Order: sequence, then structure tokens, then C-alpha cells
Amino acid sequence: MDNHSISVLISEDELAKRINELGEKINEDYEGKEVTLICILKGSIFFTCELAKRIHVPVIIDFIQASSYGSGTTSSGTVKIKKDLDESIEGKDVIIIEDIIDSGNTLSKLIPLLEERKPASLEVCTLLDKPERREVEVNVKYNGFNIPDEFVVGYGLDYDQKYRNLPFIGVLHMDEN
Ligand SMILES: O=P(O)(O)OC[C@H]1O[C@H](OP(=O)(O)OP(=O)(O)O)[C@H](O)[C@@H]1O
Ligand code: HPA
Repeated sequence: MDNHSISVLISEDELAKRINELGEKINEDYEGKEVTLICILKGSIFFTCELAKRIHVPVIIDFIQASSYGSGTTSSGTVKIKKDLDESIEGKDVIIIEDIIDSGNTLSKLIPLLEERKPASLEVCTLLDKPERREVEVNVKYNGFNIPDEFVVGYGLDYDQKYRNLPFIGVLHMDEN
């Protein structure tokens, strides 16, 4: 059993304030349109729900699951589609909703796959970005917070499937022994 602790990096209040701002920006940018939010399971569920509540243009929500992380804290580099979208996105204004961009591997594999389906537009909205870890460039239109190179949990993000339910973003500290 590994021993670890968690310290708060981004509080619940800071998250709510920033998600409000992102929602307002999306409302401005998509005025008069309908927007399709693609929630990348599982990590983005909390962020997608909170963001969607702040969007006042018509919203469609669909889900896709692409897994690159195993049970630990490092990316395997390969991305598998475990669950595909239910609906066509042809001609739709689509925003991919991510909880975090780390190496960029997940989105660099998903974006071309979704582009092939001919959406009218395709943008990325991420709650967190860890730019120091980037291996593949990703074009991000909406970014909540840049964070340092630390493994984070909470607000959808897990360590070994745990801590997704924390209402804040915390840094996971592993004990030395
Ligand atoms: O930029 P990358 O290095 O590819 O990392 C980011 C991806 O990794 C995590 O997903 P994960 O595969 O762990 O699945 P989960 O959302 O179900 O936890 C996270 O939710 C992102 O989708
Ligand atoms: O820092 C992280 N925490 C949890 N899941 C992740 N997937 C990529 N980076 C992270």
C-alpha cells in the first residue's frame, strides 16, 4: 500500500471563478450557434458538467473515452478508443473538453480522428495545462490554468481511479519510504 498526501493547488472557489470566465468566453464566441461538447471520459466529467451549466447557447453533450494512462502516473504514449461518440459531429461546432493536457498524446491522436468526421469547427477547452510536459503540440483555444509539472488529482482527475471526487485540484505527494 503506498503512502501519499494531497495538498490543495487550486481551490473550489478558484475553479468556479475560472470556469465562469471560460463559460462567458464560450457564450460570446458561439453566440447564435449550437455547440457540441465532447467530454473525454472519465476525467473531464466534472469540468464538462460545470462548464455546460454556464453556457447559454444550445448545448449537446457527447462522450468519448481514450485511454493512455494505466494505473500509475506516467503516460504509456499509446492511445486507445475505449468508447466512441454516440452521434455524428458532421457540420457541428464542436469543443473537446479535457481535464488536463500533459504530454499532449491523447489529444494529438483524438483531434485528427474527429477532424475526419467533418465538424464545422473543432476547438479544445482544457481545465488544466502542464506545458512543461508537452511531447506533442496541441492547439488549445480555452485553457483554465497552467500548472507546474506535478501529478494532480481531484475535480475528475484520478490516481489509480481514486480522488476524482475531490472538489479541488490537489498535488499528490508520494512518501519517500
Ligand atoms: O496529454 P496526455 O499526456 O495524453 O494526458 C492527458 C490525458 O490523460 C488523462 O486521461 P486518462 O487516460 O488517465 O483517463 P481518465 O480520464 O479516465 O483518467 C487525462 O484525463 C487526459 O485525457
Ligand atoms: O497530473 C495528472 N493527474 C491525473 N491524471 C493525469 N493524466 C495526465 N496527467 C495527469
